Amino acid sequence: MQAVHFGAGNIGRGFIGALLHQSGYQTLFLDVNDTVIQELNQKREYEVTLVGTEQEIISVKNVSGLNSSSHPDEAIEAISKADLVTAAVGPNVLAHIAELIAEGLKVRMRVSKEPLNVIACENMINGSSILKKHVFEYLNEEERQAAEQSIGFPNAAVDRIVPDQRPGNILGVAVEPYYEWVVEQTSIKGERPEVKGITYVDDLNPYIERKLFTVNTGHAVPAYLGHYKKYSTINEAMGDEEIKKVLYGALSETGEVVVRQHKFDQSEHGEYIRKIIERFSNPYISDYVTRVARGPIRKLGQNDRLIRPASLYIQLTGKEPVNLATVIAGVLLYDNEQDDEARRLQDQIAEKGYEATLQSVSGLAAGDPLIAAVMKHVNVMKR
Ligand SMILES: NC(=O)c1ccc[n+]([C@@H]2O[C@H](COP(=O)([O-])OP(=O)(O)OC[C@H]3O[C@@H](n4cnc5c(N)ncnc54)[C@H](O)[C@@H]3O)[C@@H](O)[C@H]2O)c1
Ligand SMILES: O=P(O)(O)OC[C@@H](O)[C@@H](O)[C@H](O)[C@H](O)CO
Repeated sequence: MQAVHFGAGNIGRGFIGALLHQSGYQTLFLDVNDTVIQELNQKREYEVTLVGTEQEIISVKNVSGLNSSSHPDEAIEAISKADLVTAAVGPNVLAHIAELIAEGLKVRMRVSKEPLNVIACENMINGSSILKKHVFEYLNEEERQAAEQSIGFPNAAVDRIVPDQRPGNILGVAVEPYYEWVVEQTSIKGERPEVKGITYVDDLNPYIERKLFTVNTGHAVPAYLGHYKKYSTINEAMGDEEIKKVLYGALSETGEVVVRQHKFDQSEHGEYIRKIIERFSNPYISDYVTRVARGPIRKLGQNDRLIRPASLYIQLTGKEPVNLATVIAGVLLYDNEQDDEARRLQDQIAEKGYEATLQSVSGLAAGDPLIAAVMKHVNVMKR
């Protein structure tokens, strides 16, 4: 079985690639990073090290790479013949891989009606559906109708902390042992892909919201407040009692939303939170706050990990999400020259101020109570 995976980065190699290999797939990684591609083609294998109290090494074999930017024709051919297509490139990159996928599907659909599933494994709600929308922009009406019959874009939630790797180690990845990959089976075309570790569900929404609004909202707390307090790793920030207090508070606010919206059992959700906090404190993982804080404009998006649960919290409880508002203030104060979105955010703030910037990046209406709640913390924190 042949899988084509877009993005030979942290999660691509450290999670998706490893499970595909363990499930018997040969994986072709499509990426734009020549160094990684060359190394993949030279070595044809790499190691994933699970780091916890005990270490385990997984050898990931039957892998190769292709620079999809400089070799689009080969990428299209590979997509046209694939048994499964996956992607972990970042939410903002999905639009840029859509044309290649569309061209691959056109070639495929000309010769066969064999079903294919395309799974976006990104930290976002409806990632595969959004990718489908971008792909369909490159298809004509007839091709769209054919794709509706045979090409599935099941949404997915993926969870494993994969930090940036040490310089010099091009392919090897150190990851936490924990993982979760949940895929929406109702959108699958043909047989469900046999991938070890995938949990199939009918409705993904509860799972992606629980993951994004617990793991990723929680992670944002030591990231942004950690950077604000000049810590460099998540681990260091987790040792700060003030940060921990906001973390517990934020997860209690999102917990109220997730449990009420999706009817999760309260005590099971408490256990889910406890486990996540333990994962953030894994002393064997060194994860920089700048990785977890990357892309602050995306993270202030209307449907992302902070604004959506904070808005729902206000709607559902009528209370102010004090802790989420603190973290959102931390995002607005996130100043990192190395991060393109952080620079753009700070430029916007310099031009039009915190309040107008928050409103424009989050899509919140003027006068939304969340804006006032956040501004209280911005005013205290910026002093
Ligand atoms: N790292 C984690 O802990 C983790 C966990 C769960 C989900 N995710 C999600 O997975 C996605 C990827 O995250 P990551 O941490 O692996 O990032 P990463 O930066 O390590 O990997 C992204 C890869 O995509 C490649 N890429 C960029 N543009 C491309 C293009 N046009 N075509 C093909 N490849 C391209 C990059 O070169 C890079 O190798 C994100 O949506 C992230 O939120 C990450
Ligand atoms: O990948 P991002 O930028 O959406 O979020 C940063 C981290 O919170 C994220 O990568 C987590 O490590 C991951 O989602 C854990 O499953």
